[in-house]
Amino acid sequence: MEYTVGQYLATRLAQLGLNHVFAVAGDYNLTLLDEMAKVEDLEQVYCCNELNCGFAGEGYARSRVMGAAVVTFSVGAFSAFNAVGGAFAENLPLLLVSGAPNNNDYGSGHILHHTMGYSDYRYQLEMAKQITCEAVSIAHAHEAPCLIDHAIRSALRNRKPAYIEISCNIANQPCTEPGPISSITNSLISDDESLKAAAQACLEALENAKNPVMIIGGKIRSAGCVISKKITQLGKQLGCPVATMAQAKGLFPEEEPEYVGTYWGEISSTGVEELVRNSDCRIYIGAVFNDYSTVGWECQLLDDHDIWISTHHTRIGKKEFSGVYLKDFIPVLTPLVKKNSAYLEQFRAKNHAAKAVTIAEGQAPLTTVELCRQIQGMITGDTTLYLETGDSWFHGMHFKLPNGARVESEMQWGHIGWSVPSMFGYAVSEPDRRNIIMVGDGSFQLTAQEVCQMIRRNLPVIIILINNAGYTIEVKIHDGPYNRIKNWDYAGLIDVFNAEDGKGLGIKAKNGAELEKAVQTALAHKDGPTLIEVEIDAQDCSPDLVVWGKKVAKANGRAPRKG
Ligand SMILES: Cc1ncc(Cn2nnc(CCOP(=O)(O)OP(=O)(O)O)c2C)c(N)n1
Ligand SMILES: [Mg+2]
Repeated sequence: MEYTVGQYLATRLAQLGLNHVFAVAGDYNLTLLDEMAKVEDLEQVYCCNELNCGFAGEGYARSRVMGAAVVTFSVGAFSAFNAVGGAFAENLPLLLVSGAPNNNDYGSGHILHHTMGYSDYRYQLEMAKQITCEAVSIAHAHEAPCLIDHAIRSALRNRKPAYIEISCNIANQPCTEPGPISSITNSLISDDESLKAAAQACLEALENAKNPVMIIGGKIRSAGCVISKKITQLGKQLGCPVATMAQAKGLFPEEEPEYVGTYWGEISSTGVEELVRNSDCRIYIGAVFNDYSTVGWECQLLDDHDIWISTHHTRIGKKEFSGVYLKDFIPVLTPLVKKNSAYLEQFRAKNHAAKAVTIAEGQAPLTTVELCRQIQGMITGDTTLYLETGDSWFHGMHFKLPNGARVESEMQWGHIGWSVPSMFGYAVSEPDRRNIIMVGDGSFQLTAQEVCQMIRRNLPVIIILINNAGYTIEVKIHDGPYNRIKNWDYAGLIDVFNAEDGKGLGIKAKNGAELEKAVQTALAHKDGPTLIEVEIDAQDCSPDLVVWGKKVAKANGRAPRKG
């Protein structure tokens, strides 16, 4: 078979196990899309705009080895760049592909449409280099295979986005046939000597520890569920308490006896902040210490007794072991560690079990307590719950997850509106899971259009839309008139998106009884999304958000550094 550049790219993606690529048409990418469409098993899924397209690719990358989005030059790519920045911050391998000017125009002095209005078009590649681990420009067919392979390989190895731009007159030009995909998927291996030394140092640290505790952070999300399983084995082998940081909710099975809850400084699960503070050996795995995860820098930060195992390096006490990769280190360490469950038994003896939540009176105005009680009832082992930036983060930490349930969040980038398009991409990959989004009214207003694509593909996503009349998370950090928003008829929007043949459902719920009914309807509704608009008083929010908001405001308000 003769290959063109577009077919080469599409074949590589299909060889990696992608069955979908997200796209928004533009005259710089139409030939490329035509060529990619010739490759079996790689369906093109069209989005409303390029920001949502990028987030859909990011959501797909939460389920598959990678996600891919195809956009047009400048006017498309610039919007997608925000989602690419998010994928970089969240360590997700998203491939952004942009159509680009005809290669005859480079150096011609021509002014082209969809450009900045001058004749040097390299600005987009330069921008992409700042927000990806690799950015390449393809203006000649013979270079395409090597550059495409290099960009994809870099994204997979670094768990970061990559960028490819292809001149619009090159996409249909002949090029060589792709070889075995193993040349791309082969991952870097750890330095053997460092691996052994790191394991030895870790064992010594654990030997001397009375109260070790394992704390799992969000970086392991992108390392994939295989790693997650290996980390679970390590936790069980060690027998010590295991906590997850907010970004890592769901990355350790919560039904395991070692699991103690969320570690989030002052707003940790009951007893967990004290457990971590009093530990003499904290084993952080994939931890990210930022102003939000440390509650305004007031959390326990790394000290000389700690062990910090990240995806690409390991620090044990005062010693650094670079080139020791998480994927290699955990399986080496697990069989060597000795069980030390005394600290866990001490913790259990204090009995920190959460109090049962009483069912609200059915006609009473809906509260977040009743809302969360009912959402808890929806969570099964095949549920994926997306928590959007907002009060949803804080409520989400209190859900008890049955093994197999997943939680997705975007706590490093924190782009409001991420959840709807990212869930769209995730649900395209995992249509049979029980996919639920918990999203605030403010966030929803940024990317609501993508619900119409869920309708178009009959995806039974359940959207819990919290209408609390504005930006509550911002109110709790720092209030002002800018935190009020124009109200929408969110449930009514579904009729707009349905048009003549859609099967979306939009339901309003003002009290517990209406919510019960809406949840039953949503769970039974399989051929389209259900948006449940819940009306919540603007003052009703998670107590954790109130504490966290004050600390973040204090961190934001620090006096300027002298000098
Ligand atoms: C793209 C983007 N623009 C602005 C912000 C700042 N921001 N963070 N959270 C918010 C408000 C979120 O409000 P909602 O979604 O209604 O959430 P809650 O009311 O807190 O449940 C803003 C405006 C942001 N995080 N991302
Ligand atoms: Mg809100």
